[in-house]
Amino acid sequence: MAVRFSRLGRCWRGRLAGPRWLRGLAAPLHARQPLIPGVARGVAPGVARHYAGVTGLPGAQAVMEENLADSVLMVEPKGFCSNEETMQDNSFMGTLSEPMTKEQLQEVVHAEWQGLGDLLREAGVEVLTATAKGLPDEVFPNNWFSTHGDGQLVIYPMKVPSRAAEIRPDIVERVRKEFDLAEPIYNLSEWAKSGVALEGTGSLVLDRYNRTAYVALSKRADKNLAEVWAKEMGYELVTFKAKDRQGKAIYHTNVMLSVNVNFAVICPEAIPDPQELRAVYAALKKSMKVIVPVTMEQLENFACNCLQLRGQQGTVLAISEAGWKSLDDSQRAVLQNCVDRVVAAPVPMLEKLGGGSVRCMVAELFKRRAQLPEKSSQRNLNLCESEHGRLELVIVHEPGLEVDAVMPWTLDTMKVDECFNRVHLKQQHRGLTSLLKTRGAQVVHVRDLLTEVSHQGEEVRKELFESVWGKEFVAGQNLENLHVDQLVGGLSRECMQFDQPPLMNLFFMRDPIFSVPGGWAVLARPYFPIRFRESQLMHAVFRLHPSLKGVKLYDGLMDDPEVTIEGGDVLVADRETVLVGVSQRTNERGADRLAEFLFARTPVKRVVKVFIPKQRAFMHLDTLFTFVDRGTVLTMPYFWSKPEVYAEVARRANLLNEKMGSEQRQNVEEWVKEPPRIEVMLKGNPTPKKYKHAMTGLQAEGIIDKALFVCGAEGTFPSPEAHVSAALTEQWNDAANVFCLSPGTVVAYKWCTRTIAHLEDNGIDVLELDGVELMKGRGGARCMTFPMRRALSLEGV
Ligand SMILES: NC(=[NH2+])NCCC[C@H](N)C(=O)O
Repeated sequence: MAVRFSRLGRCWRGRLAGPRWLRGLAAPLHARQPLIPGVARGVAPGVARHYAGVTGLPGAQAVMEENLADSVLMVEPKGFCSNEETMQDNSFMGTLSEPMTKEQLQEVVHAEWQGLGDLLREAGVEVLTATAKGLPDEVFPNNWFSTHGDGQLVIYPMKVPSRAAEIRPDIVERVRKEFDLAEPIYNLSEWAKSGVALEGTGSLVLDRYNRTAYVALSKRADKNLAEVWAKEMGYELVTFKAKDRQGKAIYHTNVMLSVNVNFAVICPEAIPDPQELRAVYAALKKSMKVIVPVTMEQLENFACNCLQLRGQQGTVLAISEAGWKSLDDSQRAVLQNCVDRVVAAPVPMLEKLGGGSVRCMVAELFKRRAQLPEKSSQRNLNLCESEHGRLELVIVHEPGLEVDAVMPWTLDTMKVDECFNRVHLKQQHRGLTSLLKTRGAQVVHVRDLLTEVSHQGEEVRKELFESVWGKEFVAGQNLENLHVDQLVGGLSRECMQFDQPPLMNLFFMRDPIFSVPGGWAVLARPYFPIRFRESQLMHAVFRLHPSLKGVKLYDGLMDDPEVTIEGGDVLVADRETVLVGVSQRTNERGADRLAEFLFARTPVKRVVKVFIPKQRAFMHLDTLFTFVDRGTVLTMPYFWSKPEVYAEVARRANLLNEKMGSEQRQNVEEWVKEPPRIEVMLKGNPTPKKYKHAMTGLQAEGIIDKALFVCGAEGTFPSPEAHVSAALTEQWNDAANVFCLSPGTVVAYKWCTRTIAHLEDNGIDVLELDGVELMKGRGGARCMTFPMRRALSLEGV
């Protein structure tokens, strides 16, 4: 095959040595008819595709990408004019109404181009620009290349020579380097020679996250080639015919359809075949988009030629001023609700002569998503043998629509104390994940795991739904209409009318499943039925996910109706020692059954039952006792040594309540009667060792050697009661529930200032999390994380 860009040197030449699709597809397709008659197929030297998957977990085959780019490339409009060649099938191109010199036109379009770039930058989008060669349509670079989060850069075949000439190796090289994209480049441009065109994201409107490509077939969007592309890139294809007012094929899909993260703008009138229209709508609905239908007239004003991007302060809708103005108030309101900001840029001359608008002017630039380093991908994914080893892999769930089921009348059921602002809640959760990432941990989202499970095919997808909702229920559903997000968000017909409940507390990932030494993940049997589903969901994820299938999974506790146990009560002190809180949520039988399993199947030799009061504020052991370093814990002052201080504070609170004429009462007796004690169970020894005072016992057993306290060291307040009262307040907002990222480094809520000061005074590095909204759920950083892999500590293993 001819080498087109020889002047560019070895690298480029090598990558363009043959249509790359042949490498991936030649083998399986050999037996079939050539896809495109007249084009010979050959086998080029194979380069294995590396699919990172969205989670980056090894073996996750679904190629996942983010939908939103935070960077775009714009090419200047030097040489811009109405292109005779493209005018043939672009019915949106016009001519100048008044004569203008070349220079005048240049000035006008340059200002429009510059204006769009400035507005996008102002909205926090990174805009890269490139100079032009001087071709008429160069300002529309999205047609000749696309970039993808899995590291792909694709070059497309253009229908007419003046546009094929736009392909710029220097741009490709620059983008590839800056965005860490993979080689070889997937180069389809040679197809143009056979008269086959597929013009980038003009022809392919991509729902990257859901891996669906929408294509209006035209001379610029060849069906066969689109199929080849989809197969190679791992997309599902939705093809249809789109017509303009005159009944002529619309040249590019992105003129009549825009598909974004949460919404789509579509001109239904442009799809005359009702069946095809239905299929497009079904695909959009399946991926939960808000659909904004527009009229043909609005389409002609380029209302569909828009794109959602990610700016620094939130998502941005980039659209032309004409497109935006053509919409009516209600359409605009819906769109404004879907994004954080609208950028409506005036580009009338570019629209008029170019027949394209804002979306065509920006080519999205996606950085390659991080992948697990080769070595760690071969190691056991689940290996968590301490509470403090450097965090390597952690599973979290970013709260989503399930939060909307929390309202004043469901608070108790949902086990939270306040109603949430979902947007703030999500933002704060992102704050947590970015802290984890900056400290080098790989963060995996349950939502992505679910997507990867379901991408394995219909059978697996069905099994996933059946495992959580039951076979019978799923049998009565049209699986096509279900989305994995509903497994967490709940299945509702109407607001607050759920056929399947929302898993409101899933973002407290600690509880439904937990890791124990020896590479085991153990499924919990949560105390409240509302949380039991979470364990079922994680059970399904671990059984069905291609990477997690291999993880040793113990589900024996789930079937014992006498057991309750949650991950918040299970602390792995070291490879041989596990602490289990016997609490409101975990009963003694739960602790005993876990011990049985640990002794029988794992390296654990010692299980310590820690008995704590059964109170909401102390629902799990980790609400009042967490490791901040090897052998160092953060806990409540006087809790273990002088419970009578708590009794006294309770008595005083009761008195105050009484004086105020309120009926609120604390149980004073509880504090005096049951000082926290521990029982140490040793492998092979049926009689546990009992310690009347938990803390003394833990020290005697060599499990902890230092304790730090919520709000400060004991003895630093005017009285123990003053300390306990302040500590109870910070602890209510999860001051004691810190999450250790590595020995001596923890994540804590910023709000808990006195505790943070004390930790820092004692040499602990505290990463502060802004989490006022997260706190309403009654859980802290440890509750929200399910660590799967931590570096092993140097000693003891
Ligand atoms: N490990 C923890 N402490 N988890 C806190 C869970 C909070 C949650 N709202 C519940 O009541 O279940």
